Amino acid sequence: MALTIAGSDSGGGAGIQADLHTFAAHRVHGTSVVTAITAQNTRGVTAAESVGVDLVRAQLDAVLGDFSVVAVKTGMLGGEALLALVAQYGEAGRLPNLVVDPVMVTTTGDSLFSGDPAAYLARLGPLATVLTPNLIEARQLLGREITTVDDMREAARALATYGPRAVLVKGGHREEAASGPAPSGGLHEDALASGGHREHGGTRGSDEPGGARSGRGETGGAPRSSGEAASAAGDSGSAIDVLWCDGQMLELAAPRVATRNDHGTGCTLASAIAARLALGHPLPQAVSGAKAYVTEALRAAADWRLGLGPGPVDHHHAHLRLAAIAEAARRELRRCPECVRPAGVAGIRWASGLRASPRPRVASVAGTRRAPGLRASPRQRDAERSVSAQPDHGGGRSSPVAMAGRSGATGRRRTSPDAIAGRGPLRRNRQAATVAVVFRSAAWFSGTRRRLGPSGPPDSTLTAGSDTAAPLTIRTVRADRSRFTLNHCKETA
Ligand SMILES: Nc1ncnc2c1ncn2[C@@H]1O[C@H](COP(=O)(O)OP(=O)(O)O)[C@@H](O)[C@H]1O
Ligand SMILES: Cc1ncc(COP(=O)(O)O)c(N)n1
Repeated sequence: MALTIAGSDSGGGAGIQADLHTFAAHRVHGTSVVTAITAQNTRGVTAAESVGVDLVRAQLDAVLGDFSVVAVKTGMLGGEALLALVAQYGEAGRLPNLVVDPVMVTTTGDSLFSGDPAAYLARLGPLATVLTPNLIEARQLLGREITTVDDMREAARALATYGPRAVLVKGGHREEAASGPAPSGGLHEDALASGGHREHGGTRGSDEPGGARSGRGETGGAPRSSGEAASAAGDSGSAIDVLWCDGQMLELAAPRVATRNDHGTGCTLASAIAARLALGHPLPQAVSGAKAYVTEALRAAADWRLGLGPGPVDHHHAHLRLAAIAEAARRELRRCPECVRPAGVAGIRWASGLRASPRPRVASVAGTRRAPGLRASPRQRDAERSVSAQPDHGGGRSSPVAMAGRSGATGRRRTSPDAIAGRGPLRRNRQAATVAVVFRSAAWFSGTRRRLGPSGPPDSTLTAGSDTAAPLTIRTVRADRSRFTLNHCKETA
């Protein structure tokens, strides 16, 4: 359950509309407090009016008095009156996991905040779990020029002194990034030397996707030249954000997507962070995962022509991609109900010791998302489907990418009693089996399975992706020896 406190964008690309799309895409219930109504499209804002303080207060009370809100995102507040009101609720401890996007100006250059920028820092800075200014907002908040990545780091540090737990300075507006090598000491050198995700003053973080990956299933991390990085992703440079979090400086780099459709990226990023906090992700992972989500949303909408100016991003890219993968799986499996075809890549393949049954209900992965550790609701239980496994007598390969587009194993496989009883090949690999689902479209799933303690339930992680999209992880927490129940999926890049 998450709450957005933001303005309405009649064009549907930013503000409340983008936030609710983003919450929904994360399968987080979204509540909303509307602070302003803007008449807006892809070309700009033609009119805007703040909602009165009393009505905003009433909305806050209605939502907070009934729902257990776990994370909150603030966007357009319009002026100091609503800023003060929201701050009061924050000071009263009623706005948990607060993501503050200090919206002051739109991508099209229209001003959305009439007050003193410093008031943002004074009122919401100390309450924010994370503050997410773009370059223009960081400039306004600090009253100084911010051009290089070094400047961004300094800005993040300076903003952190106002009290937020973390500051994310977003580099989406750094034109240099898209147009070739940055000046010495600038963007490219920093980003690429680090493989995209670099830390200062701390240990290297997890293999989080928002940083180093190209969005094509690569794990990233290796130093690359700027040319390699750009062409590997089919993009034109890097979009670098700087995150100051718990005393550590991180750089989050993603391939810069060549698109004009970047309306609402800041709102989308902030609400994706809030959604991920609501799902229980730790803060740095919530931020880097949210950035990866935005990169994919930009990519998926790059060809859209909605309106005459910068259009919105595709908030539902992950669902649609998974649905497309699932549909491809269904098609393949319908065609070949009982065997894995040698010529077409079809079916599910256990890469180390196991093979899925000929008729896995792969489609279920698209609709079974819920937070790790949470009990399934009856409806979620209904939605959860299982994928059954059987021994792979043909052996396996470990790389799903290598397998994609290649022949599957030959022959007809039937469910073996050995597999169900945990004997045979399954037993051999009980501690860590890898599974991959391979389709003709070069979409793939892969993952590892391990047992939680000697007698605990197996815990499995599967990754789904395609040659054009970043991987997704599908986490399974309930599985017996022959069946998986997919009950959570999240993006990993
Ligand atoms: N063309 C792009 N390609 C990839 N990432 C981008 C692009 N434009 C913006 N971003 C990313 O989108 C997020 C929002 O950034 P930004 O556009 O600077 O915010 P805002 O919408 O508040 O101005 C950041 O993570 C930024 O790096
Ligand atoms: C109501 C509203 N809130 C926020 C933005 C910022 O949009 P962007 O993320 O493109 O800077 C906007 N254009 N409209």
